[in-house]
Amino acid sequence: MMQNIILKRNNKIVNGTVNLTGSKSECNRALIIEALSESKVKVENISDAADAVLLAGILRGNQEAVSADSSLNNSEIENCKSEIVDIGPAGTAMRFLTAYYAIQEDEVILTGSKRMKERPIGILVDALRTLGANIDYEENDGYPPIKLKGGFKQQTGKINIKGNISSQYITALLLIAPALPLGLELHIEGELTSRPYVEMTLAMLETSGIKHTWEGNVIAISNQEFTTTSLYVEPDWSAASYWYAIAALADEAELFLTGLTPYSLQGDSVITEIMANFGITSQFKDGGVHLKKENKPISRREFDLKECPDLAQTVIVVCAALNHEASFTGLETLKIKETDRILALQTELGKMGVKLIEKDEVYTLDCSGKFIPDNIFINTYHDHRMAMAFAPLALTLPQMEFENGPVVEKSYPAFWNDLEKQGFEVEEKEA
Ligand SMILES: O=C(O)C1=C[C@@H](OP(=O)(O)O)[C@@H](O)[C@H](O)C1
Ligand SMILES: C=C(OP(=O)(O)O)C(=O)O
Repeated sequence: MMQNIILKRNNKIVNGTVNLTGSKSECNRALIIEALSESKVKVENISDAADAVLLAGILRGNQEAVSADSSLNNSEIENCKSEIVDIGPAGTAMRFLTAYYAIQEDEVILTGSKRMKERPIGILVDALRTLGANIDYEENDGYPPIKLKGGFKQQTGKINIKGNISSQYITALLLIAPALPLGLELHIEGELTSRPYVEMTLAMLETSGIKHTWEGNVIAISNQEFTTTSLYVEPDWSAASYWYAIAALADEAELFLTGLTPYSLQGDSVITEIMANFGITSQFKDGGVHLKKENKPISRREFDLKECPDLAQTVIVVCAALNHEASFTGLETLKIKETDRILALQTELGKMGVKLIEKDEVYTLDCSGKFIPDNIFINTYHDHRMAMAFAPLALTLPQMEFENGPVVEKSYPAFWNDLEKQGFEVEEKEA
């Protein structure tokens, strides 16, 4: 039975401390590095995010994660000699495991949720095939499920790869690069999207003893040994963004988010700069960040979110709530994430009369027809960020209902509990 969430907030003063779980991006990279280094590199502060827990289960040999809720039918499973690994909706896990299994001996079928089968993987599979991997598509060319057949024999170290669809393909290749006998020289074609995520990968490899060079559009990593060390997973800045949004929509806000530092590997830490435009100050002390709301006019009208796509929903919803008719660029990759996030935003914002209008890849908010619904129902489209980005609106609306509360588990399982601890009324309702 699906549980919806009814969310209310009867005052607009927010004051408290929040402990966020670890970044799923950092954790999933760390888990792959741990596996490839044969545990010379250890993961510390493993994230509670469902995507990370699942990947940890798969790589550390928890059989429940493997073959769970497979989208193949029973006879297909019985006839199949390969291990079936179902990664559900976890995009990074899908992409990172594709590269990981491509260089392992055993045959594996990698599958995922219905949506995962619509999220493209062809660019990565083509690159891995050029390197020497044996990979077949099980259903549709270019999309999961895929069969990784083992027998990898490296043909070349030089790969060209498009940079504008998903940085996750590039990260996946970089993570296995030190284990490739001929190393890897990656030529990125065209614009690189989500660049901070590639920098995060290289920084975590560096901590694990792996050197690289990055000149122009070429990243090179030679065959190298991992050193014995540990990777500490920092709290999740994308999760922090929802607390910044809450502060921005409150009348008064003082929040302390523990464990966050100004030197994060996560590009989404740019939320401190973005939200400074909305009067939120960020002070790093006492082992975390203190957010404070200062009432001042909003100073920025244009936001380029190409380097922080996971913040797009947060920032767009905040602008809509404040009737701030800003424009946004760098949203191209949003259509292939957990859902088509552009369409989802347009549909859900439309329920309060706000439009998000596209012209030549620039998206502009039109709040002229905005109204305050008595009870807004937010569809979440299997997308954790649809639920979490819209939740701060409870500060500005009488009552909200969210479809499928547990959707938040993908990256931030304690989200609704944390809202409740900070004075929101959170009620579960059977749908
Ligand atoms: O590498 C990562 O950890 C991620 C990269 C980004 O994806 P794209 O590179 O596909 O934009 C981001 O949206 C995703 O949530 C996590
Ligand atoms: C896009 C996301 O995740 P993934 O691609 O890992 O499914 C996300 O968390 O916003």
